[in-house]
Amino acid sequence: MYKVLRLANSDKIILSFLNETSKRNLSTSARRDVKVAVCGASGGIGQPLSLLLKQAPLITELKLFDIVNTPGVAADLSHINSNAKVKAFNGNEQLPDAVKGVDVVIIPAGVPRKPGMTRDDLFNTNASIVRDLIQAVGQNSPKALIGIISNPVNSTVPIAAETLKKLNVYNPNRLFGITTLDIVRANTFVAEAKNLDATTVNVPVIGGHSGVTIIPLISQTKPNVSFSPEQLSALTERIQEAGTEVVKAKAGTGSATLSMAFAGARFAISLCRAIKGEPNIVECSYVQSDLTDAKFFSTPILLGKNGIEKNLGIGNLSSFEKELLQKALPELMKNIQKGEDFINKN
Ligand SMILES: NC(=O)C1=CN([C@@H]2O[C@H](COP(=O)(O)OP(=O)(O)OC[C@H]3O[C@@H](n4cnc5c(N)ncnc54)[C@H](O)[C@@H]3O)[C@@H](O)[C@H]2O)C=CC1
Ligand SMILES: O=C([O-])CC(=O)C(=O)O
Repeated sequence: MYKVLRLANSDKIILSFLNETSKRNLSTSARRDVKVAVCGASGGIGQPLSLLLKQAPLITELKLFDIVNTPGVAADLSHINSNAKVKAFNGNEQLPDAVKGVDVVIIPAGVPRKPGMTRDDLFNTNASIVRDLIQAVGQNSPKALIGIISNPVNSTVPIAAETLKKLNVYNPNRLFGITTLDIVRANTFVAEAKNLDATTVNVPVIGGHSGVTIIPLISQTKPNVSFSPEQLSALTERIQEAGTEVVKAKAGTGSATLSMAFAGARFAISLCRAIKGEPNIVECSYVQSDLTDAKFFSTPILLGKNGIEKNLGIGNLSSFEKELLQKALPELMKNIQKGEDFINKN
């Protein structure tokens, strides 16, 4: 058990959570309810994400919101004999009740990419979806921890921050862009290249969540690994373009859903474990940051009862990674400005 808990960012976390750790927590810690809302729960990500959250013993209530089809998804999930009570909220008139009184809100609402599109091409549709959902969260659950999956994450997180500022309820420690899929992919690809057990590999990934803004820190991989410059370059590019790899393979039917559900559940469950007071919960996440010139930047974050307990920073970068950072910053800052302008200039 000790070994499993120390592998802070590895996939062992989610496995141990679903099995032993949370049973222990339920029996030994105060029995505080943990209520989670999923906004966009009927979608390609929303459904498998909700399934994984339904299996998480720490979660006592799972509120499913979408503009369509939540009664069916909730009826289906509610037959699973696990801890969480499932409730459906369908259509915008039920949004306030969906997010009222929850500890955590996870947002996978909005359109996905088709081949040939960038994540930024989703801005025009998804910006207002995220703004409206966040407005409801700010008005009804201002203390909730919020995790945003909807793309372009580089811009939707600043949109959320500006929306919450307008309501005077913004707390930067409680707002997260979910970049966990980049870490999950990096762990998998490095493990494949080195013939390691993928559940024991941890590659921090910093920056943002699109193309060049995704900065895998392979030099900080645990366990320690080394690659030739050519291998490093190819591996980095594959991690940066992994979303596009799935978009192409799905050939017009969407983007990553199942791996994103896995990553989203891992992140949401980490938030819930931190809320329950479990120590040493670390996840990379895209948060407000003063570590670089970009106002939002993903780094490993120590999570606590109130969200960000400590930003663990960037650590020592190799010269290759320093170059990646220099390439990432202009694009990231442009994406952040676009999100802020959407709220403040409209
Ligand atoms: N952060 C990340 O690493 C990743 C992000 N994504 C993003 O996640 C988003 C969702 O992707 P999918 O689930 O594949 O799309 P999808 O189209 O299958 O599902 C989206 C769901 O959002 C719902 N929706 C639309 N407007 C809504 C609103 N105003 N309120 C609540 N729900 C609303 C739709 O009814 C649908 O059920 C996309 O923007 C995609 O780019 C996808 C993969 C990885
Ligand atoms: O690539 C996309 O559009 C979806 C996404 O963010 C990912 O898979 O990383």
